Amino acid sequence: MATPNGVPPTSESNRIQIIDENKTFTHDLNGAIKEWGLLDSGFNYDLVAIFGSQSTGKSTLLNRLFGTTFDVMNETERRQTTKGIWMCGAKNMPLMVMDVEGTDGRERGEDQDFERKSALFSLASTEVLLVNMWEHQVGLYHGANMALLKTVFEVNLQLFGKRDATSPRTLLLFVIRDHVGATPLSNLRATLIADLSKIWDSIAKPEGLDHAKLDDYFDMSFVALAHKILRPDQFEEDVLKLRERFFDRSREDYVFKPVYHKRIPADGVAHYMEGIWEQVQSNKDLDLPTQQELLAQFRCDEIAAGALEEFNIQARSFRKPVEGGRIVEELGRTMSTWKQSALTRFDTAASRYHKGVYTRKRADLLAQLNTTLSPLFLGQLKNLHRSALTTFKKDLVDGVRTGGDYDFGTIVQDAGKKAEEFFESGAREAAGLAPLGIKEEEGEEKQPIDAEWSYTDEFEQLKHEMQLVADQCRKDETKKMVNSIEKTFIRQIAEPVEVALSKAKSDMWDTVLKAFRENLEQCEATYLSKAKSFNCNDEENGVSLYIIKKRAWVALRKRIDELTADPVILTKLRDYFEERFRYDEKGVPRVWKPEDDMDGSFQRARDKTLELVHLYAKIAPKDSSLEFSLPPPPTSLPEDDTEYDVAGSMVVLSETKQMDVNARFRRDADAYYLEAKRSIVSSVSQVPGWAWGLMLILGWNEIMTLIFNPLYAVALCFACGVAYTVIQLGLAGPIMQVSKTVAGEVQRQATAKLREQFAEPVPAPPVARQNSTASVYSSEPGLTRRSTTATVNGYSDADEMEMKPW
Ligand SMILES: Nc1nc2c(ncn2[C@@H]2O[C@H](COP(=O)(O)OP(=O)(O)OP(=O)(O)O)[C@@H](O)[C@H]2O)c(=O)[nH]1
Repeated sequence: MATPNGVPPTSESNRIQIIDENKTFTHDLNGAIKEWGLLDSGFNYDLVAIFGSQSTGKSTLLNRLFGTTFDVMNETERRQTTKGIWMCGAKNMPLMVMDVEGTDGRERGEDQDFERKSALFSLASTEVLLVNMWEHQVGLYHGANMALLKTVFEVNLQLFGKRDATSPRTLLLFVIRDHVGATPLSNLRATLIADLSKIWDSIAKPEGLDHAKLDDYFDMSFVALAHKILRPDQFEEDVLKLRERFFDRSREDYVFKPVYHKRIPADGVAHYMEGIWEQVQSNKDLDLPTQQELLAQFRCDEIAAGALEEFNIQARSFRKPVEGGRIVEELGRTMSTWKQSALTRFDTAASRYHKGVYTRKRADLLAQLNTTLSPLFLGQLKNLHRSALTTFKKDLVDGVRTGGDYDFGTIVQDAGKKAEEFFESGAREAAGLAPLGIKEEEGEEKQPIDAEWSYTDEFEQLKHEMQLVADQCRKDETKKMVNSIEKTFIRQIAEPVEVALSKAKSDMWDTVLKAFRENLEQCEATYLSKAKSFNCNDEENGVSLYIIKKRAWVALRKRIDELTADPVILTKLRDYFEERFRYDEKGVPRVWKPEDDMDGSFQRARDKTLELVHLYAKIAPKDSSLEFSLPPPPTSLPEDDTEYDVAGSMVVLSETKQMDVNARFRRDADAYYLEAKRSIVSSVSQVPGWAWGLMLILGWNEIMTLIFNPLYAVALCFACGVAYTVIQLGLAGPIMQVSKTVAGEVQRQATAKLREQFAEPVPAPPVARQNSTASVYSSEPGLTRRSTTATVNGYSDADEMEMKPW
């Protein structure tokens, strides 16, 4: 069954002495309220207190009305049972009930102090004050109740003197006990009202409240209960009827009207009452608004601390991954949820307190929440930044690595767009903003987690760094392109230069430089067409073209150096000389005859050849427009591409080198000359005619003998036939060679035999020195080879060949 205020019914609950006989306030009230199930009921609870003389059945009435468990006096003892102020949760009602120590208490004597304080305390917190009195006390102006009521009125003025329309009122519910019935309740009511008016008039009112009326502060209600002992059934019936007024909201005489509520949230009741009691105890002026503000501050702090504690635990769980460089998925949504739940928790409990304090404390809490979340947001931005930059770099590298005819500008643009989108969408999510490209419906605009959070700086930084990376990549790629162009140039220039230099003509350098220029122009065109896609600026293009030009020239010079190296140029000179000295104009080899002008030919060929050395010595085109020159180096030229001495590079062979080449060539030419000379001598060294005549005269007899002796004649004819056949078959040479070899072998064999016969005994070889000396003797007789400086490791600095005499 639900209670009238919708709060779950409570079971039988324990009472608690909130102020003991020593006037000390308890610390356990909050726990008790929690135990009664009312701590979270906000304003959905009521508070009632009962006042009255001692032992007038107050506790008995409360227990019957609300199911509380206050102590009831044993009828036989007749002594005070309630000391101080007790409180208990009502059964099945969201109600806290206070049982206040009876006035005119016998034990307390004339001490009116506690009465006043308890009245102040009760008026400050309760909605309804039950004033319990015996019927026979009504009309007794000087009775204890009247004194009590006077006190109540006085302290009420103190508390709520200056009031406005919103100021709370209090219901004074007079419960007249042991109503016999002789005097109707209406009469009793009139008597009481008259007495109360008298009391009200009699009290000293603060300044400005002279005309204040009792009705301005209090509503009054009267109820009579039958005698409990004499008419127990009626008593029970009356109690049940009275109970209905506390329970049934639909009744017109329902006691807990909202206007009576003191607007203290249930979870602040304990602290509020303690504060009130402290003020009352120390006899300080009880300023309820200040008390309520103090309470609000205290409670708002407490509630905020509770909300923050849970929030911090949640936030801490994400700190490590974010600090560790991880991009946390849906961080913004999660942070929003944490923040919202902390605020909801705070709002739910704290909004019931003083509005000004609540608003202030909410702003404080919000700042604290944002301060806690801010490092996570910034950390996430950093991680997004790092990741976006890495992706950008990777995309650039992958894009250019694919090779082929890629467009660098497009690669940079695509990679940049992707990285920026990645960062911005992540950053917006982290800030709690709507994703990119999604239009927020009007009225449903997504609120950022903190309006002051911004990702713009980080975004700008990222864009700047991406630009740097792109620039660096472009420089690297440009370098690679320049290197590749240089390689192509080297490949292409090699052959034309070789062909041109092999034909040592006077326009040789023009041919070389023309080929150079054509290839260079081609390279420059290739660079410029590629550079367009690189978005290179004019300055960068200037640097690259300068480098290409310079490297092309260096490559050409290197090739020229290769083709004019000593052995190569000497070969060229020899070939050139030979062509002119050993061959005639038709290219037929010359056979020098004594009558030929060999010396003249030699000199001409040699001088012509020596002229070539001058030709090769310097790159000097006939057409001066072909001359190479480098523009002034650009200011932003990299350090590794230092200046180059173009003028100096025109010299191919230095003076010294030329002299050296000349000398070496002259020696070669002289050798050719001598060889040619020898060939003339050998062609003219024949047997003179007179020798032939002498030989004929002296050998006439032998000739005749040969001719006229048939045997000799046949042998001669045979020999002539063989010789003729051999010559015809071209076997003369091989036969001569075989004969020479046979003769040589015979001679060698004979020599060996003779050596064996006449050779002296060979002395015994010296004892081999341990591992340090190695002697090798030739197996050939008579020839020994001795190592004179053999070393430990077997190498010999000088070997000496020695011929043994035989
Ligand atoms: N005549 C009469 N006696 C009652 C009535 N209600 C309670 N009593 C008796 O009065 C005595 C005191 O009752 P309590 O309920 O303890 O009275 P109290 O006002 O709470 O007493 P203190 O807390 O000591 O001030 C008990 O013996 C009750 O039985 C009543 O309506 N009429």
